[in-house]
Amino acid sequence: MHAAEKKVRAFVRVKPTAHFAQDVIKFGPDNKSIDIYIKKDAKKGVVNNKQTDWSFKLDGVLHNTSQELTYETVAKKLVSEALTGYNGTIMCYGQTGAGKTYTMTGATAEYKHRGIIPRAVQQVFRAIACSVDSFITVRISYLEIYNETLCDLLSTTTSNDMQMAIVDCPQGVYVKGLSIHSVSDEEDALNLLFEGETNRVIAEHSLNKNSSRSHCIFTIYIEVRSRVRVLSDIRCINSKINLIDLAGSERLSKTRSEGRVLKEAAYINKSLSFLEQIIIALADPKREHIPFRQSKLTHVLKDSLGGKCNTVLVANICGEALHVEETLSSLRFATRMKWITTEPVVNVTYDSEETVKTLEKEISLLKQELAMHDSLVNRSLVTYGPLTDVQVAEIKSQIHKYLQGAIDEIDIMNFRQVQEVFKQFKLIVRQQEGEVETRLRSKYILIDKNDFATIAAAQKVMAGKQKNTRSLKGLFKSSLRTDFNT
Ligand SMILES: Nc1ncnc2c1ncn2[C@@H]1O[C@H](COP(=O)(O)OP(=O)(O)OP(=O)(O)O)[C@@H](O)[C@H]1O
Repeated sequence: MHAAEKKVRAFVRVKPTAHFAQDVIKFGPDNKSIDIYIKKDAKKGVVNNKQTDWSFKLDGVLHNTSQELTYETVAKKLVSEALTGYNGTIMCYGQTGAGKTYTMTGATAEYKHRGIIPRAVQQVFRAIACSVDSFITVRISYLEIYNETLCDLLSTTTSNDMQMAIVDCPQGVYVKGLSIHSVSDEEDALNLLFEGETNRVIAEHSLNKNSSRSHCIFTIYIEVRSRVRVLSDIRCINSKINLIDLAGSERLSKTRSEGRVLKEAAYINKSLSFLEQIIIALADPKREHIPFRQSKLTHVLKDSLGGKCNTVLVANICGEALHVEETLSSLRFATRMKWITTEPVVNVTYDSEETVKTLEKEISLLKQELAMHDSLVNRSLVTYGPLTDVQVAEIKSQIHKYLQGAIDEIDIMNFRQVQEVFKQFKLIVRQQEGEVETRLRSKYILIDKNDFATIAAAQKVMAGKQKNTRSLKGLFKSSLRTDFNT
């Protein structure tokens, strides 16, 4: 596996029950494997080919695990990596009543029962309190997807006129029209979580919908602006943590539903089966096209599933024999998630607008400091703006006089003049080089000393010429001798 590649991590969390099916569900000693045994169906006779045993290996089994340990195991690392620029997604999957909301949001009765969302918010703000070399800003959004309709749980407008839409852009996917709220501390963020939950319940009554039949995505957006500059640019890290409470995954046949409930179940089944298709496609390295747009849920999660993001799945199961089919289906889903390979990347940008502003401020300060230095040494006539054409012409003339020996020094008042002097020298040197080359070319054929083929050819010609000269000389000598003899 490539060094930066990671696998999606998948955990199973078992809801505590007094009727735990210990003959059916067995946990391995490594705390990572889980086996399911189903007794053979006696009605189907002696020949019964139905599989009865299954083994699953995940990243951890959370059985009788506190909320705190669940957070440490599932979320802590992902949240701390989000603070360094990696997007993260934690998703709870499972049948209705299996403990998804308990895991994600928690119970309000006791502080220690708070779930992943409030603990993640706390971790982020604790990190902000400890950070000395960066400004961190946090924003929150809370989206609900109910029957393929997007709903802003933190909307500040009373009417739902604002059409929401999922938009793909080079930076990733975002929901147009979804309100995103700045929060300055943990309390602010938790108030928004509470507000979202309340709006969900209100909508449940007023719009006659069942809130546990919707998918909910609580997103924490983190922006970290470094106070330390990298090559004069302001380093800016943007990441988001998606905390997703999926709708219950039970089968339609089991719900024996009709009317509104049937419609809800059909939408959920459709979106969860699309989610499963996406996961299978993502796990296949040969697949070129991943059909994210098939449902609102998969589209909105396009940049949060696999790909460049840290992804963790919690499969919530009920430990009772009655729910074993749902438990099996959740464990299969979790195993598939584990097949996906991701390559998380840091979302870093360099804020050029902010950089320009900071540099302008610095230039202005330096100018003021320079003016102060000049006034201290009575150099009030010195200017620091760009040189005028007349000033450039003056420098040029001084250099020519200097080269001819007419003057011994060139007047220098400021740094721009020094630069102009060097520039003029360079131009003169280039001009002279050109003239020398033209003169040489008019007399000689210039050959590149590394062009061995041309050199060899020229040497051959030269050797031929020398030979001719020698034979001419010989002829000349013999003719002289002849002349002399005659
Ligand atoms: N690990 C757990 N420890 C204690 N209580 C739990 C645990 N998991 C779930 N519960 C309790 O079980 C009940 C159902 O849980 P929860 O509402 O979280 O299920 P869910 O999967 O979110 O259901 P839905 O799909 O309807 O939203 C709640 O009263 C919750 O407090």
